[in-house]
Amino acid sequence: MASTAPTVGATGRLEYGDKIASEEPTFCTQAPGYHKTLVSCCYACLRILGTLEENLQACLPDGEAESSLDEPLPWAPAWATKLDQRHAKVSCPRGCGAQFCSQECLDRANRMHHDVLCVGPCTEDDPIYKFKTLVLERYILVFDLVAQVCVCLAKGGETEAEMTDAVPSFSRERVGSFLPFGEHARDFGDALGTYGDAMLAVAEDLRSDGDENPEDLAEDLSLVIAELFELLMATMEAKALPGARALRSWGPDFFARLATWVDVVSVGVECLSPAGRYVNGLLGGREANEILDACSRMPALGAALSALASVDGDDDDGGELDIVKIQEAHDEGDLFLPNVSGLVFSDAVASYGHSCQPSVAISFSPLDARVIVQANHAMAAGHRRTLCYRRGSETHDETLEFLHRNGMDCCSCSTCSHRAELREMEAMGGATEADLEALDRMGKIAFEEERYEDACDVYSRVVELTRADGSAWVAYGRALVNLDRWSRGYDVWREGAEAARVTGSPHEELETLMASHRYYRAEKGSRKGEIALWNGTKIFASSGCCDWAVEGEEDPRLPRNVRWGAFFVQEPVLSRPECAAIIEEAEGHAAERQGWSTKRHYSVPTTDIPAHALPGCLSALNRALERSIFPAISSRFGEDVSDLQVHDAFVIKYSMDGQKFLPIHTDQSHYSATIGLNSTGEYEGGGIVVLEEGEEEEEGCVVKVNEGEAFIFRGGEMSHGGRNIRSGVRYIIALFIFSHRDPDVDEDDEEGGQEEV
Ligand SMILES: O=C(O)CCC(=O)C(=O)O
Ligand SMILES: [Fe+2]
Repeated sequence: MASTAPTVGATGRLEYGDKIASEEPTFCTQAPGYHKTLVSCCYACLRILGTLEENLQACLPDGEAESSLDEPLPWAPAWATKLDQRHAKVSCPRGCGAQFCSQECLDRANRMHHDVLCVGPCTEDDPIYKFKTLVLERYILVFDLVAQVCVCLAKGGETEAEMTDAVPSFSRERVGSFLPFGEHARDFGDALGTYGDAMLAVAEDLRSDGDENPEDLAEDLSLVIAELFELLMATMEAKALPGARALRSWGPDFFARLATWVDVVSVGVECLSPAGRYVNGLLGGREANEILDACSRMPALGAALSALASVDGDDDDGGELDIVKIQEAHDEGDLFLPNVSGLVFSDAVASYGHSCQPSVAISFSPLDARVIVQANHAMAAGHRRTLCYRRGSETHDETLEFLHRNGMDCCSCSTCSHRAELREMEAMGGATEADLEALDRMGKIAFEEERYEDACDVYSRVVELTRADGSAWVAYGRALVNLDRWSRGYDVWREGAEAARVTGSPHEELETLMASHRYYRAEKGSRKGEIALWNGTKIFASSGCCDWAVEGEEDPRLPRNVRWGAFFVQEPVLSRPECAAIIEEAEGHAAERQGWSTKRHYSVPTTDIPAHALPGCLSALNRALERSIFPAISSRFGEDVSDLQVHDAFVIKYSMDGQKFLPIHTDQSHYSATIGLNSTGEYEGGGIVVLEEGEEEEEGCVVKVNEGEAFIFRGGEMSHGGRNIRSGVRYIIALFIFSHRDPDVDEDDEEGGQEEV
């Protein structure tokens, strides 16, 4: 694994998510927007221009420009201040319409490409005008970037070396090994579907002979590329760019390969615009009456909301502002929120190689106009930066095929070496006991790198070879659980525990797993439970499905946008004396041993004690599970009580001299619960913070769970964490619950299956 070795002299260690670098985009292009969704971004760095208010104002229909949004919007989120450090808008003086966030950006773009590619002074007959029209009208966006790269290369000088000075990630040899774009588009028909279709449409226009017979796709695409090449060359030759002659001699084939290279190494940008993000938060998180109130103080806000709700202009009744209706449309996903869409090319990022286990993840934030490079797994600082060139969900073998066809070597990542090693074993007639050590090593690496399919594969072979290897059974089950195959994982543990018992030496960890699962498993068969909702309604949960979920979604203690996956069981699930006894038991247990454990959860360590080590806690918890927690989950999420099983349960202590917070994460569970054990008055700060998709930690909603109360949420799906406490001590029980229901039943089917009782 030479390619993944840390560089010599590197110090320190990077953890998953650590920011390694932030790069300025070298080239970028924004997809053309539709009327109300146009977001003004800097032409050179894709930074969003204008304040939040201006962004929202732009959503108003033309005639309503008089309703102005020049006052600060209510509930403006923290990120909006980044927009307020207003970057002066500078327009291209040639009148092409491009806007820049600063004079420097305008100068840089001109220096690199814009003075050649600008359509400001052009007529419709100019080649560059035709080029831009083809590319932008037909949405073959990548060629807008390709043109920038080509002009920058051609300005660089006559020779390849001079060009590489201008765009350091460029190498004629490397680029030449990529497939021509036509074949690339054909290979990845789905991923590049829009390119494929758009280019076919262009090809049809270009085919002057009126031949309507569908040609070979790649041939059609080459026709388009040849046309684009000619138009761009004519532009560069007219400006006598020094490198134009070389590019001309490399021909349309090289141009087509360059397009593939640019497509593979550029970063796609697709996110809500500031106005979209604001409206999303507003409609999702606020009650209709609050919003209506704000709109009455600020009519332009209401006008903007109405405008977005009827983006196709089909709502012209001019009636009253109906926030509830707009919110419903939003909840249904029928609101078209303005977004920023485009492509960014960072020269630094373009020089990273491929790995199926990439060391970095790349994202682009149009608020900061930076390409962010983050560690994709824990590693030594100075580790070689690699990206995964795979797009979509093709298999590892398809990725290898893609690499091969594009002249890249099979990467030396561990998936590749893992598969190669297994193939070798197969070729020798299958794994034998002599391979156990190698298999164990491979399994450990697979786990470390979260390649659970590979881990499953390895450990299933190991337990076949040595049925008494308890740790292999544990690992096998864990790999399955990590793949969300809970039932199968549990069965594997049970099988392993039995296999170890047969040898006369039960395996400790498997026994513990069996014990905890036995304790927290609902009995098969019908089960009744009475539980109370926030509004005091009592319901009887016996069938697993009933109609109170709708009421449950109206819990005023939670913002609207988290109610889909979270709720409170309002009646306490544990009594005060039970809570106090559990704290005492946990502290007693800690005092007898070496204090609280911090090692039970690897990625998000909590200071905790497992519930099954505390007999009093365990029986109180089991009562609560049976009486209210399982029935509540069953009713709220349509689960069958007898499918529910606790996978882990532990008492957590947050204190000023111990653990103060828990970083944002998702749990290994279908459902998680936080049960408060002490009063929220006994600490400042604290609480569980729940995030909506795309929200930053500070934007999340903090939920305080009081003594005896249970807050239940879709822990495997909703990002959450433990908020910093500022004083006192906070005790909770955290519960991880999974459902044995068939994992192949998708959510839609379940919803469809729910009937009102
Ligand atoms: O502090 C809390 O309520 C959250 C605990 C949690 O998320 C966990 O233990 O996984
Ligand atoms: Fe959690």
